[in-house]
Amino acid sequence: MDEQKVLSIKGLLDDTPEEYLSHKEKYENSIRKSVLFYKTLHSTEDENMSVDEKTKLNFRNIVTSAIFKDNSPFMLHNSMFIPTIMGQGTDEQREYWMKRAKNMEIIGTYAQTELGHGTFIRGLETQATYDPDTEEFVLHSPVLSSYKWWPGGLAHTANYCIVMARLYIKGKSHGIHPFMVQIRDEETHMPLPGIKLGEIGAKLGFNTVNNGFLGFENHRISRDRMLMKNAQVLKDGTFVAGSNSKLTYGTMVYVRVLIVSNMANMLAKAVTIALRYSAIRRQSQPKPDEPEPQILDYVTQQHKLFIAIASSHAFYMNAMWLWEIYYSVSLQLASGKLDNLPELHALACCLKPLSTIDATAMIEKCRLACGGHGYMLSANLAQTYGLATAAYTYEGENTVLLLQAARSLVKAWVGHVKGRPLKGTMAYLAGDSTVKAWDGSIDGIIQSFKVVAIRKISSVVKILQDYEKSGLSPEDAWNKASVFLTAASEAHGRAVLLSVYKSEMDKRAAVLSPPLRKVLLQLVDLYVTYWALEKVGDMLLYASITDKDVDELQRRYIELLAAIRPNAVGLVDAFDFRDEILNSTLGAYDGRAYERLMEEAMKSPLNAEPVNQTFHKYLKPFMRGKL
Ligand SMILES: CCCCCCCCCCCCCCCCC/C=C/C(=O)SCCNC(=O)CCNC(=O)[C@H](O)C(C)(C)COP(=O)(O)OP(=O)(O)OC[C@H]1O[C@@H](n2cnc3c(N)ncnc32)[C@H](O)[C@@H]1OP(=O)(O)O
Ligand SMILES: Cc1cc2nc3c(=O)[nH]c(=O)nc-3n(C[C@H](O)[C@H](O)[C@H](O)COP(=O)(O)OP(=O)(O)OC[C@H]3O[C@@H](n4cnc5c(N)ncnc54)[C@H](O)[C@@H]3O)c2cc1C
Repeated sequence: MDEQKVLSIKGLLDDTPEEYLSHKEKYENSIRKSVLFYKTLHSTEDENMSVDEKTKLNFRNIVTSAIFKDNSPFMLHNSMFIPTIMGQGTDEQREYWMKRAKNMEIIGTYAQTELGHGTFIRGLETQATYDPDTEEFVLHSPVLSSYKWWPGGLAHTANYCIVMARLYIKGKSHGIHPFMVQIRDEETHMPLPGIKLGEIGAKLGFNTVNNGFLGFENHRISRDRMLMKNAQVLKDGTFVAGSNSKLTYGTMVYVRVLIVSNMANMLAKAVTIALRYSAIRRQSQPKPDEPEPQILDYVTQQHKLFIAIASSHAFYMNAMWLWEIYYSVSLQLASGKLDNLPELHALACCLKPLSTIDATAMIEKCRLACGGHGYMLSANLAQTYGLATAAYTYEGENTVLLLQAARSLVKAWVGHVKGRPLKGTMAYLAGDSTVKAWDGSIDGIIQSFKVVAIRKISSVVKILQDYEKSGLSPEDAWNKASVFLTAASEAHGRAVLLSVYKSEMDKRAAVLSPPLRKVLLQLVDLYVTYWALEKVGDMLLYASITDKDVDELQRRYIELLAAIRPNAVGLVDAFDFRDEILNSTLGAYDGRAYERLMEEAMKSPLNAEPVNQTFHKYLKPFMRGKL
């Protein structure tokens, strides 16, 4: 997907900054741009594409979609509607619906969350009751809390959606399943009979994604609208269960993996803006006889920003690694082999939370590092934060996902203690759980993070077992220990992030030029050293680090900042974001931040006239005591 082509689309870029549009105008402008974007770049993810091509297309989709400053009302069409048809439809259903969806003959979304339930999927209340007499499903929202609430594009954009609903046959519930539902007339776009649609209102971000609500009043759809790859309902109402009820959760796993690469992209954007601005901004005079220095020369500024570069690299390497696992497990699932699904689920439940937690915090730190101008919407740092922080919640709230990962870690550890072999990314749990002497090398520190994870997992299992021995139910024991269960998952996730970043970089290092290899490995070193210092408590507790070692680590960290400084601007330029995609007064390649800040300020409607009409209407009478 060629960004040059995207950016050459006439009218794609905004004349009036979105900040000065009304809520309604923002949406309408985003539809206008999305149509332009798709007409020019009608990119489809071909099923025959290689893993690499699919991943690049996903990644570039994310990058390119960034030009909307917010996200597009088409976002769910691409990121969930199409993947659900691919993953949950029969061959016949895929054949029919994929053609229509890829050609943008229809626009879809993914409606799972309800006003009353988001996390607890098994608590969803939207009903799909099978009527064998008419071979139809009757969709119904029995109470207000069962209204679908949040789906992107649902309010005024999509005319179809995947509805995740509870299947009832002859009064018996058969769990949550996906249904393809037309919600608007294809000609008039009016909501179909028995369907209530609307927008949920203004939000912290995502204000052009058109998140909506959807309620059903006994709306009928034909039997062939249930996506039946993983479970079927026969004409007579016989239910045929799938090999694993969690296969219907497959789209969420896909998006969680997509989010890790999206965080790499979001963070890269934010640090490009903040670092370029830090290179042109001069402030204060530490040395009386010298000019004001670039703020990038303050080591505290380097501390705020360089970790964001390294983290974006780390998330990208982990995302590409995870995509490989996702695609290989998807191929295995297609042939009925399910045994690697739990590991993929657990990995996604670790890496999606950690990448969103770190990216959100570091994007905010990039904004804070830019002083007052970072607070301007024209800097596009606040909006980037708004988009990133949403990912903490959507696609599985982070706490909930870390607890899901903890389920797998506890099961793996208990099995290991009983002599069952560990495999894949949890194999290290069988390793040495002590560090006899601190090893400050990159590999030594990564090994220490693995020991921290082993010790946290084993100790929280002991807490669980002690609670259960004391008579607590497993559920109450689990809840009581949940803070340390999430801590154990985070430690596992940290160990994975670090070791995959290092190993993936090592794989690539062999083909890099020596100067480039040196700089990129400095970032790996910075990332590992930063996290060892951030988690120094764990290192003291479990990795035999001494105060002398900590002192050495601190000095190494400072030297790494100094070593990276000469290449810092080059490292963000290497993310290769065009100005139109950065969409930022502070981050433009030419460094003309002040001129751009002024240019954007003059676009404020308030600057169209020197005296606002409220002076004569209110202020003057008020100041003359006449109000
Ligand atoms: C014009 C330009 C446009 C271009 C756009 C380009 C694209 C841009 C891309 C941008 C990046 C992507 C953005 C996408 C935006 C998405 C917007 C948001 C969408 C949503 O939020 S959709 C709704 C998401 N909702 C959730 O994720 C809900 C979270 N809850 C759950 O997943 C489950 O409830 C649960 C997992 C927490 C619990 O489930 P349940 O109660 O059923 O299960 P148990 O906890 O009892 O566990 C039982 C066993 O099942 C296993 N399990 C659970 N889940 C899974 C799974 N998914 N896969 C496999 N196995 C699973 C557990 O591990 C348990 O196993 P065990 O062996 O018994 O332990
Ligand atoms: C910007 C955005 C876009 C979205 N887009 C879509 C979409 O397109 N389609 C769609 O279907 N949904 C969408 N969602 C909804 C999203 O999936 C849900 O918000 C998310 O799953 C969390 O559910 P909830 O909001 O109901 O919070 P709840 O599930 O009510 O959780 C609230 C809080 O309770 C705590 N909590 C809940 N359960 C547990 C637990 N088991 N253990 C410990 N603590 C717990 C957590 O602190 C959690 O933050 C979107 C959400 C956002 C913010």
